[in-house]
Amino acid sequence: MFETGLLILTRPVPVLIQRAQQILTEVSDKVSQTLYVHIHPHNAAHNHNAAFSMAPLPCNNAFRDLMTKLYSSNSSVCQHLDVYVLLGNVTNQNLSPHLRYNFPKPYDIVLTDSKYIAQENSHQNSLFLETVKSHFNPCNKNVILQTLSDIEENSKSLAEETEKSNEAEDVMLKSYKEVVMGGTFDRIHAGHKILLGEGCLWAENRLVIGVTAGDMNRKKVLPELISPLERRVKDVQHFIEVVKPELGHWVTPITDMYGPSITEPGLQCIVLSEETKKGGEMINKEREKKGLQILEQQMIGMVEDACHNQYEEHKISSSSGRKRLLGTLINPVKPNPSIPDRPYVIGLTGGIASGKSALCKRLEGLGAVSVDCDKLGHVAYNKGTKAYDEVIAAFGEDIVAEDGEINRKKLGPIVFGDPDRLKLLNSIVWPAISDMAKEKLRKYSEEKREVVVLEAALLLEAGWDNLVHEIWTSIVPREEAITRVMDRNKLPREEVEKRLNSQMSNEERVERANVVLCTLWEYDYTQQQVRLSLGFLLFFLSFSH
Ligand SMILES: CC(=O)SCCNC(=O)CCNC(=O)[C@H](O)C(C)(C)COP(=O)(O)OP(=O)(O)OC[C@H]1O[C@@H](n2cnc3c(N)ncnc32)[C@H](O)[C@@H]1OP(=O)(O)O
Repeated sequence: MFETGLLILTRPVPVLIQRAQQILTEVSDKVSQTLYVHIHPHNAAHNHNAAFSMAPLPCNNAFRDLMTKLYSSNSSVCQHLDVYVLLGNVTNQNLSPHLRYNFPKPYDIVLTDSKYIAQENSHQNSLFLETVKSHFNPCNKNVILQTLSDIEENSKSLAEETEKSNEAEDVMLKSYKEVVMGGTFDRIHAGHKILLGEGCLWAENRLVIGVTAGDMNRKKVLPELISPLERRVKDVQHFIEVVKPELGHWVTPITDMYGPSITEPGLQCIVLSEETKKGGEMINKEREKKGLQILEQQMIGMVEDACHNQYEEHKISSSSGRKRLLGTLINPVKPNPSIPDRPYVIGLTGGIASGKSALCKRLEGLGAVSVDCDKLGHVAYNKGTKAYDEVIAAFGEDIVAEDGEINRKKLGPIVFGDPDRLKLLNSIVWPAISDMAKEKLRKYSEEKREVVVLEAALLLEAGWDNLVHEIWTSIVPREEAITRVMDRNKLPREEVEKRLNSQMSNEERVERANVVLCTLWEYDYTQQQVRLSLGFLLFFLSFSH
């Protein structure tokens, strides 16, 4: 197996469209990480000379179909491969004599379907390899050349037929000096690659790309798991630089749907998907108002996600990608030498009404035991304890109920909404809860329990991460939490918001968590996440005894 490969395809585009999946399946047995794909026009390859030379490939709808087919096959048959369809030579103009690819990773293997490369002919092979190396850099010192199995077998008539029909209909695509598009571009997937690839095809001089930032991402599915803006901007830049190195680009954050599309006078075209179609109309209205050239609209279709499950979208989407992170290890676990190896302690935290207790019950159902710090918090200042006297001294006799216990329903409204008073209460109660939690952990250690879940809403705020081996957090959108608490605690919205505002945000928790769970959807979907996360942990623990 090789990490990085360069695939040079020389057969007619219609044949490649039919065989894309087959080719990528074969290649994915040989290449494990990154694959650069160069489409070499068959006329140039049929010159009976094994030397490789860069030649232009017409930019038409057949090529667009091939690019789409390659990326969608990538997402269905070889998801582990990061595929880049190279576009530097796909043009209806003269090919730049300076076209050279500078890949971020050196390739270890060159694979080709060329008929003129024969396993046994070493002279032809080395000529081909040497000439390839002069156009595609860098490559591994020991790079090898291999041919693919004959994909044209049984497909000659098909090739002839498709070619004939394509020749008849396939017009050259027009191109534009400057093209614009926008998106979230969270963890670049096949759908993004098709969109960006289209942008690269339409643009002659410059591709301008707006990457959503700030509030624009708030309403998306699992916004907390969207990768950081800098990462997304870099990924887009990286993609363009790999596939079309000579194309100028400007990748910039946008905080509204317009971004540079209504300020750049040189833009001529906008690339849109079904989802952003409406935005295209609005952008043109704004450009018209400003006296700027109206943008021609180029639409791309949605790509089916062959691997989606019942909880995910049918099209390839970042939302599905983020959902697939739930229950998995999103941040590596750092060893905690301050606590014994066993029991293995999961710190389960999460905002108000994020479903921590329900998750705990599910984990118990799968064999874990738990410590509920919320409950410990309620007994921490029972009558007769040290904390009881301290709380009354701090908050006055008014908070004492008729039975002599502290009335939490009175204490709650006093502390939520007043950070100083909440801090005071926490400083009294948290040490008492922590002592009780440690006592419980000791008991579980004596009982030789394997996995304990320490459930604490404010685990991170209290600095109790030193009591646990890893941190799991449950998240639900803020609106969902508000609805749940209004319903559960019969509190008015503003009281609920005060409570939420007194806690860490989901984003802050996710940043520090090893595993993220979300209880927003169906029962079975939450159960699937819990099974995945605990299953993985138990598997890991079985090797670390
Ligand atoms: C470090 C920890 O996580 S310990 C566990 C949390 N407990 C504490 O921090 C102790 C201080 N809190 C308290 O004494 C009580 O929560 C009171 C008096 C403030 C309010 O009591 P009640 O109205 O009965 O609310 P209750 O204790 O059920 O908590 C309700 C929600 O408030 C939130 N909450 C509790 N304490 C705090 C706090 N100190 N700061 C911010 N939010 C808090 C929790 O998220 C909880 O919701 P959840 O169970 O869905 O996560």
